[in-house]
Amino acid sequence: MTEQLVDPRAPRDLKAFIAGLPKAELHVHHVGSASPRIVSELAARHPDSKVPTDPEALVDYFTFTDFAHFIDVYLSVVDLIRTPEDVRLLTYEVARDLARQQVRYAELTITPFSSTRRGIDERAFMDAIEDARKAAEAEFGTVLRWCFDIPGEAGLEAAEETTRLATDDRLRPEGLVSFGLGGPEVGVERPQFKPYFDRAIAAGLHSVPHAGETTGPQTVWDALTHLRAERIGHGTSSAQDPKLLAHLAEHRIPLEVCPTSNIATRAVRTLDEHPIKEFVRAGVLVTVNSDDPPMFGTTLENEYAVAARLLDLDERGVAELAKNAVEASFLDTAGRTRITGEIDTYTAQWLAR
Ligand SMILES: O=C(O)c1cccc(C(=O)CC[C@H]2O[C@@H](n3cnc4c(=O)[nH]cnc43)[C@H](O)[C@@H]2O)c1
Ligand SMILES: [Zn+2]
Repeated sequence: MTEQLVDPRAPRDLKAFIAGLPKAELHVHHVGSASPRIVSELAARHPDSKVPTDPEALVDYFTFTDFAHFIDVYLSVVDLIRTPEDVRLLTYEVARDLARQQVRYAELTITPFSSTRRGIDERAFMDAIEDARKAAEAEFGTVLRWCFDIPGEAGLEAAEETTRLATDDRLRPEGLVSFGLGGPEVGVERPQFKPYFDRAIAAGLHSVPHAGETTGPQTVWDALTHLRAERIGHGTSSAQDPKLLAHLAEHRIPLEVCPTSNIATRAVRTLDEHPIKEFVRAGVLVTVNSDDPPMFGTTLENEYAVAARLLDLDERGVAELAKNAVEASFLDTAGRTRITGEIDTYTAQWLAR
């Protein structure tokens, strides 16, 4: 019997459709997904931190003047994660929040360097994320996979450490599928990371660097050429280069678009100026993602609602966006078929009510 996925009493509007739609999330950061409840719980445990313990005060704390300010605040939250149990709790709660939004599959970007350099034992770190991943899949049905990213601004020492953690067979977690590069882009040239991406790719990992979030289209070209990017994190400035858009479309390199993030970090001035429409018009495979949802006051559901407004989409259009994320994911064929089938069934049932 086909599972009844649509609640027949749900109001017939797009928000309710999005809420129940099975989804995949491809660009969401581990620490950046900590809910206000978890952040305040951790802040209360560590009173030496400047992070507020009152969840309401976090709204102000999470208001950013620019990208550099965002990274400062981000690292203050990283400082709250001090034990393997903190890592496990955070990971498990992030999975719970994703499951509540009908996220069936998520690739979570984790920065192991930030934890190991703060003294968390590397073996205990891997065990904590894997334990949470398995529990989340068993209890919520949400499949989690990892992207380990280099915090580029921390330099080649961070690149070496991240590559070691991602490729050492004794450490590398089962859920690891990809290798990334995050943090500020200004002054952090992509080509210097080529040897590290080469090693990660040789070890079977997919390449998914951030590029073109806070710098121009040349950074995206560099990510494609030097880091052999298979997807681009953000890629916002690609809109400034028609040849680049054509290249992304022709080679079916997806963009991981995170509209609210780009406003919150002031990378883009207003949502109406966001280039997502230009990406779609150029034929680029667009996926919609939440990046650091509580820090940006958003959710994946809200990002779909924003994208639907900017792209003027109805239910079928939103379902196509959800299917783009499945297509762009590193799930195996059986997993993709299963989630795509769920999206189709849900949409057909919704439209037939
Ligand atoms: O951990 C450290 O000690 C450290 C030292 C120097 C620099 C850094 C970083 O730059 C960490 C950046 C951190 O930010 C994460 N992140 C979250 N959201 C985004 C985004 O929208 N764009 C780029 N990076 C983002 C990223 O995963 C890194 O963990 C750290
Ligand atoms: Zn990101």
